[in-house]
Amino acid sequence: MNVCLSLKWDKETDTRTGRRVNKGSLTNVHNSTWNKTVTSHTETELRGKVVWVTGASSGIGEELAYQLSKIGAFLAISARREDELERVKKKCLQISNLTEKDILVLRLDLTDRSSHEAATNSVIKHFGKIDVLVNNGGRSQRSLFMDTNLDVYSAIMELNYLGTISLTKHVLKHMIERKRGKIVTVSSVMGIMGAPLASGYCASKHALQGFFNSLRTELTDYPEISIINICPGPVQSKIIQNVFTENLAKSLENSGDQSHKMPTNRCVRLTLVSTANDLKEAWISDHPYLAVCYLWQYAPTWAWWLMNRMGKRRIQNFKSGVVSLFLSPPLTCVSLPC
Ligand SMILES: NC(=O)c1ccc[n+]([C@@H]2O[C@H](COP(=O)([O-])OP(=O)(O)OC[C@H]3O[C@@H](n4cnc5c(N)ncnc54)[C@H](O)[C@@H]3O)[C@@H](O)[C@H]2O)c1
Repeated sequence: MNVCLSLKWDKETDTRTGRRVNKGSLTNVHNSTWNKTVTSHTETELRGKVVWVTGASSGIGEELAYQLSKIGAFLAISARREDELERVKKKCLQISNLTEKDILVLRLDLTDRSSHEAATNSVIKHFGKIDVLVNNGGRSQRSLFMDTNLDVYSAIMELNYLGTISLTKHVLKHMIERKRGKIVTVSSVMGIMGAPLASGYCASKHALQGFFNSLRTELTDYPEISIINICPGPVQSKIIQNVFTENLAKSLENSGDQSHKMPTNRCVRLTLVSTANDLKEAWISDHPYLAVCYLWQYAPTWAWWLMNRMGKRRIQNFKSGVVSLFLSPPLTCVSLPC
């Protein structure tokens, strides 16, 4: 059973009203040490560390590169498009005190597993070590199971799950030799709950959750190696533009409005604080999505009832060409039990 030992609400000053507000982001900590102060370290603990970020060409990964460079971490940034990574590197150099050699641009296709060992060796050769691997690269899905080609399910698992654990295997070998390191995996709240139109994506994130929760139990002889699962709710990024649909050749026509989602920089900052504090699992989300995570975790019967109601509307919207999140605020206000 998961025990929620510590809940930390972040208060921030709302730039529009000037009031101190609860931003609704909460770190849900599953931790074995009852009296540990869960967020005693700030993200600046990562200064001087060698951090390898996959999927660094856009969204959460790109913002991770910016915040880490400002902190003073040495960076390896990976994705498939080298020109985009060079753009990210250029901006990192502009906003930080890092120099050219402190940021390694390394082209990497997570689905090309045969390249992962050589890529890992390149990072080690350049920096001499890897302190933190951030498994961030991945794609989501928008399609109904019955309309979706099985090739899509295979591709999602190949990228989000097998690609991630393949790279982890090579990096972990190096961390085990050093007896230290952090493996941070950007999972999702979809690794905790289920949702219509995303069955393959949810399956891949559930697979990651199960995998890393199990891997952690195999590493008890290495207390300085941390396995950290980050579960964001909706965050502003290019995730919708890049989603898998019912067949591999088709992309989504309408990526919809993102303004209701958590700003990327906030999600990344909470991810880095979670990393600095070795949190085993962090749920990073605004309400009402966060409340639904709690229902899934602690009152699944209510969660299923709620999801059935909301899922129906989400499927209707999808069929009529509207990209919607599975929770629209008015519905949540009336539906969510307090
Ligand atoms: N944005 C959200 O709402 C949200 C919520 C929960 C979890 N996540 C997770 O966050 C991670 C980052 O997504 P994002 O929201 O920034 O989306 P994004 O589409 O902006 O970024 C995804 C990154 O992954 C890279 N990528 C895709 N396929 C790849 C491949 N084959 N090899 C290497 N890199 C590849 C892309 O190039 C890009 O850099 C993903 O794992 C996603 O599942 C996102």
